[in-house]
Amino acid sequence: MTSRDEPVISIRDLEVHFEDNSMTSSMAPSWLGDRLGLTEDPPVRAVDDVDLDLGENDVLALVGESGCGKTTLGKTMVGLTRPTGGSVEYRGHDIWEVREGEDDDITFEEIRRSLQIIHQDPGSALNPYRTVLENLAVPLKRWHPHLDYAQRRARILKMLKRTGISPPEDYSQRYVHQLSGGEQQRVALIRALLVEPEVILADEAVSALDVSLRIGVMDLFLEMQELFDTSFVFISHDLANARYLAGKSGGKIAVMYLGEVVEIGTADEIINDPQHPYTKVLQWATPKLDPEQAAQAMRESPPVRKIDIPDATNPPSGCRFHTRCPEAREACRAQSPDLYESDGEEYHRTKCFREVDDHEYWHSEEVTDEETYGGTSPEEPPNADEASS
Ligand SMILES: Nc1ncnc2c1ncn2[C@@H]1O[C@H](COP(=O)(O)OP(=O)(O)OP(=O)(O)O)[C@@H](O)[C@H]1O
Repeated sequence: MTSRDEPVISIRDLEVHFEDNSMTSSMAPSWLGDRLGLTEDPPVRAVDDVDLDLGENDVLALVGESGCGKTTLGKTMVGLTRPTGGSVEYRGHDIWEVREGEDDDITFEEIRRSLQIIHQDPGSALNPYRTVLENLAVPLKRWHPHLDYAQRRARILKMLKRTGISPPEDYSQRYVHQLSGGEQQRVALIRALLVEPEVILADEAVSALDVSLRIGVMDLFLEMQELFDTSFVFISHDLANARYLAGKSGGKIAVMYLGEVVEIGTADEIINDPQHPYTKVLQWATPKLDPEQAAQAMRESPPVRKIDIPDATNPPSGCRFHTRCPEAREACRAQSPDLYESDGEEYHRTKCFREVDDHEYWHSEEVTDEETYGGTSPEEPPNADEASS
């Protein structure tokens, strides 16, 4: 269920850039780098210009190609990665101000407890030398120190049973490596839920699972989401998973491209009425279950001008998708679009000039492949500022 209450997490003008030292060291010796002004490598612009709210009981699926910034955005939302610009608030408190002691109405520990993460590899959160019971006792000991051994065990067995791990007594004594991938993911989910968080970030949590197991684990996540009133942020490169998760829960899908959210809306809006040309590419690339549709998709060429994704250290000017977009015009090279509301749709927003009926886009020239190169337009050479400084 999507709630309209005050957001649990609120993100404004978010920017996360990483210093990237790989280029200077690998491409030029330092003295040459100095002479050429290359010592300062351009940062990787992992996330730029993102505004998002996550409410209570909300489900948000972040989707996009590998490297588009999903994990960075997710980790920044739960206070694990520090933004280089903009703000991330938990219930009105700037997470990093709290961490730095500039806001003592709440502790950073409380925030970290409320915002949990489940990784693609569930084993990474579990100690292989401990049994399931011992692993799951760790968060209980930390956050509920008053519980004795019997009470902890009873809670853990109850959760194992609830999540379909049966017989729980038997499983509680197994070591992590004795569990299947699906069982490990269930244990990782229990570990996160035992902390009683408000938000769980599940980063590609079902990607490594066999396709036949995925639906079961996704259903379990949604069941637990409802049972515990927890908000979920699901990260997936697969639009089909995002559709399933957001569609079943009444949540939203945010489509990311080169560090930006380019379209956001309900599952129905994104799947049945995609507006951004990039969302249409993702949809084209999503395997079709219907054989007729699958055969049709195979006959169609991808709705992009170029397959290659630009470098995140040097994203294209204007709309970042313009170098690949079949609808690109001159206006797209010069200006960056806002996230415009789609007519008559509740949540739907699209970062594309085509949403604005009277935008100058409609009167500007089409962009052709000869006019674009690399990640930058010819009029604006890459990193002109850095090169001249
Ligand atoms: N700690 C880091 N230092 C430097 N660059 C980073 C760091 N973390 C991520 N990046 C870069 O930031 C960009 C976004 O990465 P991110 O992992 O957030 O994308 P993603 O969409 O989650 O990709 P994937 O699905 O492959 O995990 C990539 O270019 C990545 O190489």
